[in-house]
Amino acid sequence: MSQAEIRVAVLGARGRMGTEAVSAVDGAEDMELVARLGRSDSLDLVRESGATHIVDLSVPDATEENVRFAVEHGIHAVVGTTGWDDERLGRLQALLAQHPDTGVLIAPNFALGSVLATAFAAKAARYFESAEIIELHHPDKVDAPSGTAARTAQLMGRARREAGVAPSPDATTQDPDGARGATVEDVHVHAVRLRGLVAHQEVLLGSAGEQLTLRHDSFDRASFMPGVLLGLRTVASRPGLTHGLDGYLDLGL
Ligand SMILES: NC(=O)C1=CN([C@@H]2O[C@H](COP(=O)(O)OP(=O)(O)OC[C@H]3O[C@@H](n4cnc5c(N)ncnc54)[C@H](OP(=O)(O)O)[C@@H]3O)[C@@H](O)[C@H]2O)C=CC1
Ligand SMILES: O=C(O)C1=N[C@H](C(=O)O)C[C@H](O)C1
Repeated sequence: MSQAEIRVAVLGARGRMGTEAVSAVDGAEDMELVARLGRSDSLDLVRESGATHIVDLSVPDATEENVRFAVEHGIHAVVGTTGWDDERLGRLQALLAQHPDTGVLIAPNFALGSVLATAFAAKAARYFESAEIIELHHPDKVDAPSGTAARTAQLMGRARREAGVAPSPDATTQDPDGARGATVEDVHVHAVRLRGLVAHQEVLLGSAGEQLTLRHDSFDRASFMPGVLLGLRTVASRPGLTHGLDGYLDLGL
């Protein structure tokens, strides 16, 4: 049997997303699943398995070290794990400059609908006086706000700033318990954690007399798998850092 060109090690393989990714890679005819790593496994297993790609679906505290290891060994990385702030992204870009043939995709969300909703929100943000985000997730999620909400707010805030739009009006002077949520780039982000949910987000845009709501729902982690596979099939042909699966799509926005 000939060796597949895309030989994949899944990091976080026993987690909620990792389990799905293992099945998806296993079922893809053009890929070979060569390693499954958990918390207590040495990263040397990745190298020893002959992996050409990793999928990182671990935890925010581990993901930077995992990706660094991959890049240093010329292994392409598709990363769904959250926690990639500007500081980490900067360090990754500096590392990639020393490994110009290696590709990394940092994807805050692999679901196509979510990627589209974020792009629409960024496009619409400048046209409304007020903009807020509500993200809703399962209660076992370790971080808040979600990576998707943080990225959406960042892109919306950036678009508003570049268009010279004033911050959303807000007369609140007393909020001792943080009821107005987190603020990312001047966009308020509210996080709901509720048993029964998977991953959901609403972007609310308001002006006098009207509201635009952009809502996306992942009801099942199957929704993320086409994006994971697209990432694996594309990342080697896109050396350097790509932030967001939209970088591999032709959204024409
Ligand atoms: N981009 C996207 O579309 C999506 C991203 N996510 C993100 O993916 C991440 C994982 O989510 P989820 O699957 O729900 O989380 P889980 O807690 O279910 O899974 C995380 C897994 O990571 C493992 N782990 C911990 N440390 C390491 C390490 N150092 N190396 C390898 N594996 C490690 C844990 O291992 P062990 O089993 O050994 O304890 C656990 O199985 C989160 O950051 C989440 O926000 C989630 C959904 C979609
Ligand atoms: O932890 C999750 O479940 C999810 N994490 C990602 C995030 O923080 O945005 C993607 C999706 O929302 C599911």
